[in-house]
Amino acid sequence: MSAAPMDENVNPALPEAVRALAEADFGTVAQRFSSAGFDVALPAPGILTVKSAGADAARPAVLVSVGVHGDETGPIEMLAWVIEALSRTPRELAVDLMVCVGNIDAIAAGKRFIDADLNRMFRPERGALAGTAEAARADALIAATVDFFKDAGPVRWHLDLHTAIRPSHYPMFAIVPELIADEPRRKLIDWLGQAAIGAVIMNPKSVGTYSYYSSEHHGAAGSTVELGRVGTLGRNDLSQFADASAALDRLLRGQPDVPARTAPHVFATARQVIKLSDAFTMSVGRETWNFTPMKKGDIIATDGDTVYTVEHEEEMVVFPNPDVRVGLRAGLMVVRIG
Ligand SMILES: O=C(O)CCC(=O)N[C@@H](CCC(=O)O)C(=O)O
Ligand SMILES: [Zn+2]
Repeated sequence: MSAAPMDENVNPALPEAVRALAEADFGTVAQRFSSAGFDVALPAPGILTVKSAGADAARPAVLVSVGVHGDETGPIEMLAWVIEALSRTPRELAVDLMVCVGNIDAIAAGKRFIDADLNRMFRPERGALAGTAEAARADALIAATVDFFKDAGPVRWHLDLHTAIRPSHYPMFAIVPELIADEPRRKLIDWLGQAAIGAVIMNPKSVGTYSYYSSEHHGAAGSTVELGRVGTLGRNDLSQFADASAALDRLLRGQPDVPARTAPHVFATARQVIKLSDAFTMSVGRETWNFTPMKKGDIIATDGDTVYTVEHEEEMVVFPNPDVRVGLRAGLMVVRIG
């Protein structure tokens, strides 16, 4: 997958730091970190690593990814400003850092993806997704991720920053793999609270996402973090990211935590609704807000002989989308546990 130039008509007034990150151009920030004595590398288009010269296992390894879906632009803007500020005082970087701009061509096109959803390809079995433009990109991201974490110490993070398609009763929420060990998971959820994330969904099983991959294969405290809604690059209201941006800045500078305003509500996954065939229909529309409650016995979706029904007294629907490819997740049902 090549790095296509941004369409300047999207927003000609795009600030330089944002344009550079969206175009996966790390030239200026890479130069600043390099001048400060860090080992800086660009292992593939859209990927920057900044490591301390000389291995230091006490140093956390933090991977921050954005733009895995090309139309989810708010986190690109937020991260651009965090990295821009940090690169101006580069010696304050207190972690080994990997910054990853996921689907560069989809960002340029202002689309979620070009051929297929990149965030379903971080698993060995790709089925019909093999051979797509995004499959090659996933391979490049996986190779860089393996390399980044291979000599890392025990403290490993992966924050994969997204935005949701539809409105949400929790505007900011996160999906956290259940397999993360207790202590790093507690620290991650604590950080998510500081970032003003209102809800955390515990996920027991991979659907091929990048953050689950990093947790499962590299022992990272990984999370997909949903920061508001999709928007046009350069036109996002950055005030909504103030707490998330400050929390990320503190993490990268090794600064002390601050108390979260409120701890996130915690949800268990009741079921991942998988689209099994073209006969799949959902009883909730794709415009249904995330965390909309449904009652026991309500039909969520039907797919031939398979009927997905609400089994708990109340379950909430997240990411309802009947338009995904066959074999992929068309929705997530969650129950509140904390
Ligand atoms: O709003 C939507 O329907 C999708 C937003 C989004 O991209 N969410 C991620 C969540 C990944 C995870 O479950 O960890 C995705 O679907 O890839
Ligand atoms: Zn996304």
